[in-house]
Amino acid sequence: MKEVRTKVPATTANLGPGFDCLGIALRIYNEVIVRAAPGHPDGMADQAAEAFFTRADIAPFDFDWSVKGQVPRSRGMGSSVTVRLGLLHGLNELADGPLSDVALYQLCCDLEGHPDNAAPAAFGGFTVARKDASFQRYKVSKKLRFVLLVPDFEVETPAARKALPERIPFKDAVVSASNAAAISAAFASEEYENLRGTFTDYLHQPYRLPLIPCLNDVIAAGEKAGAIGGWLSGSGSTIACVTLADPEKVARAMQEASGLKNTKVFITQADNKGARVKVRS
Ligand SMILES: Nc1ncnc2c1ncn2[C@@H]1O[C@H](COP(=O)(O)OP(=O)(O)OP(=O)(O)O)[C@@H](O)[C@H]1O
Ligand SMILES: N[C@@H](CCO)C(=O)O
Repeated sequence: MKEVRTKVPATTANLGPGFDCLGIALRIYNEVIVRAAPGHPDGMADQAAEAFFTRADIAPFDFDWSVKGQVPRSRGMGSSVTVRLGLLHGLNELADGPLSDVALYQLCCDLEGHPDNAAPAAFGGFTVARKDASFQRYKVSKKLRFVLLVPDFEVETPAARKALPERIPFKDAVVSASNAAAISAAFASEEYENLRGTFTDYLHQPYRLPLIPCLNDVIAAGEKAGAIGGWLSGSGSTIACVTLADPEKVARAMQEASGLKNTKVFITQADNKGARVKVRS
C-alpha cells in the first residue's frame, strides 16, 4: 500500500507588525501520513481533498490519514498549516505529482485565507508573503534562538480575527508598516541587531490583548532578560521571543512574567528546509 509521510515545520507568523505577511519556520514538526486506503476524511481533510482534486483536475480517490508530532494545536504555531500542507503533499504523491510544490503552497494559502504560515512551512526560513501568495524567502542564521512560551489555553484563529477592528488610526498604520519593513530588511541582510524595537505592532496585538492578557508583560520580561524582541505568535496563544544570547534566561523570565501555570516552553532555531516528503510503496 502506498504511503506518504510529510514532515512539516511549525511556524511563527506576523512577528508583530507583519500581519498576514511575515513568518518563520521552526525546528518543531508534525508528520502527516496519507495512505491509499479506504478512509472517512472529514472537516479539514475533506476540504483539503476537495480543493486538491479540483485544482489537479483528477477523479477523487479513497485515502486514509493521520497526524502526529510536537506542534501544539490552536496555539499560534501554524498547526492547521502542518495538517493542510501535509495532506496536500500526501494526496499529490498518491496521484503521482500533478501539482508543483508552489501550486500546493498556493492551494494551502487559499484554504488558510492568508499566506504567512503557509510560506515558511512550505519553503523554510523567513518569508515575506503577499495576499496573492507570491513570496520572498531568506535563510535564517543558526545563531538566532526562538523562545516560545505556550500557554495551556487554545486561541482559535477565527476567534482571534473577530477581535480585530474594521479601521485603525493612520499613525498606527504608519508605525506598523515601517516596523514590518525594518524586520524584513534585518532578516534579508542578516543584521539581526537591527531588529531591536521593530516588533512594536498596532495592527492586531493591542486588539488581541484581552485574549492573552499577559502578552506585553511576557515580551517586556523576555527583552529585559536579553531578547532582541518578541511578539504574539500567529493569532496566539503562544508568545515568541528571539534572542542571540542566553535563551534559557529569556525563557525563565517569560514564564515567570506570564503568571501562568502549566506552560510549555520550546527553545529552538529556524528550519531552513520547509516541508519534506517521503514515499513508501
Ligand atoms: N494535530 C491535529 N490533528 C487534527 N487537526 C488539527 C491538528 N492540529 C491542528 N488541527 C486543526 O487546525 C485547527 C487549528 O487551527 P488554528 O488556525 O485555529 O490554529 P493554529 O494553526 O495552531 O494557529 P495559527 O494559525 O495562529 O498559527 C484545529 O481546530 C484543527 O481543526
Ligand atoms: N496572520 C494570521 C495568523 C494566524 O493564522 C492571524 O494573525 O490571524
